[in-house]
Amino acid sequence: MDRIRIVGGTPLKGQIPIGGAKNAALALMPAALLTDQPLTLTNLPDLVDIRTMATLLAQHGCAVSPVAPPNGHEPASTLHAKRITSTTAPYDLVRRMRASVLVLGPLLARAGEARVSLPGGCAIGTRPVDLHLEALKALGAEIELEEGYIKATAPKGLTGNRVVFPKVTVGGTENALMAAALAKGDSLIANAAQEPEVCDLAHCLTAMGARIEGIGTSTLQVSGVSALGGITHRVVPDRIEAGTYAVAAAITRGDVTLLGAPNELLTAVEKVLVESGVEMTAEGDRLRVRADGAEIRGVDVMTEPYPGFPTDMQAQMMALMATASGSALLTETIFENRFMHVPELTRMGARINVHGASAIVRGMPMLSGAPVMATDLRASVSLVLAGLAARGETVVNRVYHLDRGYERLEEKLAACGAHIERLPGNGG
Ligand SMILES: CC(=O)N[C@H]1[C@@H](OP(=O)(O)OP(=O)(O)OC[C@H]2O[C@@H](n3ccc(=O)[nH]c3=O)[C@H](O)[C@@H]2O)O[C@H](CO)[C@@H](O)[C@@H]1O
Ligand SMILES: C=C(OP(=O)(O)O)C(=O)O
Repeated sequence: MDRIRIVGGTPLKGQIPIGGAKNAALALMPAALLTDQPLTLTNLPDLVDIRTMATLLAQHGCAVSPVAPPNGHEPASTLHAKRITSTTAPYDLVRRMRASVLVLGPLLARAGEARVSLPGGCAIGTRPVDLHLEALKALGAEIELEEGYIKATAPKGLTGNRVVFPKVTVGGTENALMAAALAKGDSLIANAAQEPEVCDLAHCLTAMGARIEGIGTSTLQVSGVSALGGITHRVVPDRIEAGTYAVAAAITRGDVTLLGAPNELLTAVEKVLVESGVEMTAEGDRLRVRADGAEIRGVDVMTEPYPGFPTDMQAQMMALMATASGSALLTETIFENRFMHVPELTRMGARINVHGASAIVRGMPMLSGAPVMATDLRASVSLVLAGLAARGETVVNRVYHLDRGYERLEEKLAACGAHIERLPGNGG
């Protein structure tokens, strides 16, 4: 297994291009199952998760062209599900990536049935899919759990209805939206997730012919249509990748310009960074992040559904706060077990105490490099960030987590002066 070796202490300076959002792409790709026409997605990131989704869609009969830049433009892929040849999403693929459960709504809507493995828990929490299932039941699906699989049928098709989520769920909203788009009649999705990735899916579905109102609010109104068509859609930029590199600039006290990162996607993260002493200047889709000469102060952070501070940035912000002057209280409200990076950051000298859902971080002037073990995607990148700021050498093991969500990470950081390299093999 590959490892990443970093020798820290160099302030990053330069430009970093931001790719398409993994979490938007993972919802947009299954939308291809809703139509017999081709769906072309541009600005598609080339990531392990995207390849896993492509493999899953191929299993359902959807032809997926390899991600390649058409005529020298942005990387793109065309997904064409002329016919659904299988409605089973097998355990082996679903266990690799929880977003696989997003084929459930589209398969049910298009083919009237789906058999999708239950995803199970993961490093950051139990992550049930009960709310996805309740939403689809409200739309008329009959659902049973059988031998670890969700067996869903809608022999007479789905019917529009009121879907009220008791808790905000990104994936649940996406599944409900895709199912409602082809259901008979009107649906109202209340307490819907408002994440930019959900909005991106809603915009794409609308361009495909779906009738959706309230995009960007917590109430989505969907008037079902009988068929959707093919289009070309550009995946929204990855606000988590952008936020991660903004923290990279801040933690190394550097000066980095993010390219293709509209700052309206970063509002909550930007607010915390600015409050901590980072200078952020937006010019079109360029965002300059300056912390050279800055004193970074501790800022309290609580994760919340969008537009609140994203849970997918909590680990990165914790690494930054570990180098701040003063203390910060970080509270995680979305996932029950998303502090797996704490013991590893502690190995690098960070002073962090966890009390239930909150972590008190007492900043210190300098972290020290150490061998560390990554446990999930954002925990892994928080260790890379800490390594960039630390004195001496850090080796991050289990790099495969990073490859799920960061395209050319070492290349992008090295271009700004970071001493970072991938060591192939035996990281354990
Ligand atoms: C591929 C993708 O887009 N992943 C993102 C998506 O994950 P995902 O869509 O899995 O996250 P959800 O918004 O659904 O989860 C939010 C909370 O609701 C709970 N829940 C969810 C569904 C359900 O049926 N029952 C239930 O109890 C979850 O366990 C969690 O505690 O949103 C999360 C929250 O912003 C992000 O961290 C993930 O990066
Ligand atoms: C938790 C994440 O992804 P997933 O929902 O695919 O596990 C993430 O992107 O940080």
